[in-house]
Amino acid sequence: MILVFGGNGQLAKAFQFQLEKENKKFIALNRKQCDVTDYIQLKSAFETFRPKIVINASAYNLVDECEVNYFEGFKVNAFSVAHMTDLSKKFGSFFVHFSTDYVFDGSKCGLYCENDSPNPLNEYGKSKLLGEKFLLQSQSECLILRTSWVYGNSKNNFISKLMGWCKNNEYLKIAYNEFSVPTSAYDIAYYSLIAINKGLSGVYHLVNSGFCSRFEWAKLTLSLLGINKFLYPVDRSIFNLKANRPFFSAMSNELFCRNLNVEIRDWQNALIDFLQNYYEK
Ligand SMILES: NC(=O)C1=CN([C@@H]2O[C@H](COP(=O)(O)OP(=O)(O)OC[C@H]3O[C@@H](n4cnc5c(N)ncnc54)[C@H](OP(=O)(O)O)[C@@H]3O)[C@@H](O)[C@H]2O)C=CC1
Ligand SMILES: Cc1cn([C@H]2C[C@H](O)[C@@H](COP(=O)(O)OP(=O)(O)O[C@H]3O[C@@H](C)C(=O)[C@@H](O)[C@H]3O)O2)c(=O)[nH]c1=O
Repeated sequence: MILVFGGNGQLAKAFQFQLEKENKKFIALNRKQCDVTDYIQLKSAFETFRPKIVINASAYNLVDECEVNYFEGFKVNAFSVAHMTDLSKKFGSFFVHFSTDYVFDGSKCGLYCENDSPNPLNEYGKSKLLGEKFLLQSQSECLILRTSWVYGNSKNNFISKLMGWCKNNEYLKIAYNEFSVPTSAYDIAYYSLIAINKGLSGVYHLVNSGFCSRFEWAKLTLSLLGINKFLYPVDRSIFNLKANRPFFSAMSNELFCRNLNVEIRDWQNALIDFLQNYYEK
């Protein structure tokens, strides 16, 4: 039995799609069914389902909000992870967890590898890094997959935000100087399950291949959707957002691919596939 936490999230939905496709036995619990910040509810979920594998797709992902509500961010992204780790150990479950490119400060000249030192610039990144640390310190059987700029079916990703900006503006201002790897939630789910099946453990970077700026991502998305809007490339500092974000946080998926003997398609082809086959407007 596979148990998924954070069942209403975009990654959790992609997992449910893939698990159904592979005929796997699973249960996905949303926040109402199990609040991961509540140890009693977590324990009861472990007791009820006795999962062989736990996939934690829950998170506090509002990066700007997290600067203010950092207590909530740390509760979900770090302390709940410690509790899930503890319960996974007790119940003999293999724990799969997700982390972010925002654990890095973006000052490296090149793609980030697993052995590069994290140095998060914002509270969200700090809370995610603490979650990683709790998990690694426990020396339990686990897999931590760091990913970036995730999109799936959700109202809270860059593509959905882009659609909102399109509705309300004659032209769009898009940052040309922020780089990472847009990554399809469907690709993450697909490759995570391969990794789980092959018994991969430790920390790995799981992203689509290549990298781009927010501007390039927006441009390709609108052109694939046939939306004709003028995109004005701007310096990201004009947005005055609460959270500081890394300038270049693109990660390399080389270690993940080498260990599993797989190739992961580039972000452009993943985006085409998503918009054609999965995107719910
Ligand atoms: N989105 C991104 O760009 C990136 C995401 N990641 C990581 O990937 C993972 C999945 O993220 P993603 O699917 O994108 O995020 P989403 O925001 O789409 O999903 C997160 C889910 O967690 C749920 N949740 C929040 N708090 C709790 C709680 N206390 N108890 C139970 N569930 C809770 C939310 O519930 P509700 O629907 O009720 O709000 C939501 O459904 C996370 O670990 C995230 O940090 C890593 C890099 C990039
Ligand atoms: C308001 C605005 C922002 N931007 C750019 C600059 C800004 O840094 C960026 C913010 O987009 P988002 O809010 O989608 O970005 P953000 O929420 O920071 O996205 C991050 O989420 C967390 C969960 C992660 O783990 C990261 O990998 C990353 O995906 O968009 C524009 O280009 N035009 C605009 O009009």
